[in-house]
Amino acid sequence: TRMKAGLIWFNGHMVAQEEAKVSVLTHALHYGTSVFEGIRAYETPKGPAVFRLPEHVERLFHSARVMMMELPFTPQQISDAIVQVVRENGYKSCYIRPLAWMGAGSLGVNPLPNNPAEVMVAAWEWGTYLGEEAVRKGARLVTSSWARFPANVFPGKAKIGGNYVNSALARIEAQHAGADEALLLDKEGYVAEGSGENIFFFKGGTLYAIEHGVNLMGITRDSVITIARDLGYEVREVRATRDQLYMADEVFMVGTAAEVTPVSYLDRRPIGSGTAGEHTMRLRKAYLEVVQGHNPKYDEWLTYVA
Ligand SMILES: Cc1[nH+]cc(COP(=O)(O)O)c(CN[C@@H](CCC(=O)O)C(=O)O)c1O
Repeated sequence: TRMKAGLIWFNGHMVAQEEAKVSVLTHALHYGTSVFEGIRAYETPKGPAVFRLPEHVERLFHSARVMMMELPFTPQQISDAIVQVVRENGYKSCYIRPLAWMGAGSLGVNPLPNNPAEVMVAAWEWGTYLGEEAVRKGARLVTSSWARFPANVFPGKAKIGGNYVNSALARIEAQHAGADEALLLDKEGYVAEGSGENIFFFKGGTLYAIEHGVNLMGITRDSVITIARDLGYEVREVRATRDQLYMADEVFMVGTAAEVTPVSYLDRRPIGSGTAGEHTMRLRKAYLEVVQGHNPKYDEWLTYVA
């Protein structure tokens, strides 16, 4: 099934998906030397709105800095491109993928002669990341045999294409184990994150967020901590072990694509009663109300497209 991305912003111009092509000699295709973002726009009573656009654009430029990649556009131009892609495709809600990559200048491993990078922004309608079933009944996770890379191996605070081979391997392994998603530990065996999500757990009424460690500093994680505190939950940022998750009352994972997804099983052990947790589903509902513009308290997180 071909993806339907419609019109794509490609190095400054809107082009049809079929025309948005690169050479097979593109450096990033060979070496993973790209940076990207995952952003969502949601339908709201005042039209489509991009969620926490400035934070995502800032992280894109930070990722590029880590990769020594000079983006030939300003943050404002990238922000405008993101809004334009949503508007010109007429999406009510969609998933937005800005990508910058080292082009086809030369194929030595050192990408620097390839600067400046090329940039595109595509968007497509994407439903529930792990499927409705995983939300309703809770996702089933397995701990991956692939550890999350240490910070001196790959820069996990940047969204760099090559980093996601680690996530892809973990995801493939989880699928073959009949699970919905993989949990990755860090090299010392502490809980790191999912292949594309940050992890939370409830224990005794307190909400625990896994501290940043080697993980991506998730924007959804930040949003959920703020919303949870506003709902009156005590939230602590901790280092946790796999068996603490086994003993948790509830576990869930968050990300732009995953939103707030409950976890009902980890390594074939039920979490709590083995169903989607009650506080988790309350947080999921609150999060979706925020992103869909039903909670005016968080209006500054929304960038309206119309
Ligand atoms: C490794 C990782 N950890 C945490 C997160 C959550 O970050 P944030 O989106 O800022 O809350 C993501 C986003 N994963 C993106 C890519 C998913 C994909 O399949 O690609 C996403 O959720 O858009 C990660 O890739």
